[in-house]
Amino acid sequence: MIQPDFPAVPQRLGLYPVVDSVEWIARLLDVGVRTLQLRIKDNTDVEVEANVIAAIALGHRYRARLFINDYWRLAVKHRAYGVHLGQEDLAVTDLDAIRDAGLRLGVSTHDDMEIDVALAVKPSYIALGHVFPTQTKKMPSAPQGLAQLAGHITRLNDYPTVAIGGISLERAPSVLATGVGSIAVVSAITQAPDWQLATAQLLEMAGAGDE
Ligand SMILES: Cc1ncc(COP(=O)(O)OP(=O)(O)O)c(N)n1
Ligand SMILES: Cc1ncsc1CCOP(=O)(O)O
Ligand SMILES: [Mg+2]
Repeated sequence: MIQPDFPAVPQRLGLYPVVDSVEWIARLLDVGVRTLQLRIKDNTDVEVEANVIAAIALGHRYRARLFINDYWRLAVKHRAYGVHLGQEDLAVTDLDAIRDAGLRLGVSTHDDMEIDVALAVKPSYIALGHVFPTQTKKMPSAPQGLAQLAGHITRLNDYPTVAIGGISLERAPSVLATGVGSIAVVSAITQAPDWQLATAQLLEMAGAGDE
């Protein structure tokens, strides 16, 4: 079995909100979330650096697992817990710099071929998506659905995994039933009529992650 070649994350990362502001990071840490991601799209490093610094400081203060999406140089520079990268990022990223700095790495995948590519990198976790239709991000592929997700979980055996895409409160139990270690959500929290209630319910189902 392939083992991660980046620093380990817990097998079960639990509830994993993906949010676009430091304000959301602060709110979610305050209600007990311990795995989360800052995902700010399409800015320069200079434009996002202050937000990345603030998010990382909050992550350290709460001893949380804060991943930075895309801005890996800033994540390394300011010592984030980890970085999340897409497939297209892998070829243009200094993966050794991330590993040597001791940061964890998560990699997106959408099918078996992309899982092959991810496994070659041996990241800390592998993200599998999108499971259901999503309004949050324009996806070039079709949703993979629960059966395919379950197949990937079986293939990946005890590799840490994260499911993402269209995971609502109602759908979360069936996703967790595949054995995936974590559910990453955007709109289930940020578009919820009562985000605190939604977060509490998702935490109850998925947990905050193993220590
Ligand atoms: C946990 C998690 N899984 C997948 C993604 C998507 O990442 P990526 O493919 O890099 O696409 P963008 O988020 O950058 O649009 C993610 N961010 N987090
Ligand atoms: C960033 C990302 N990558 C794959 S699906 C997705 C968005 C998930 O958002 P939501 O939980 O609102 O469907
Ligand atoms: Mg990305």
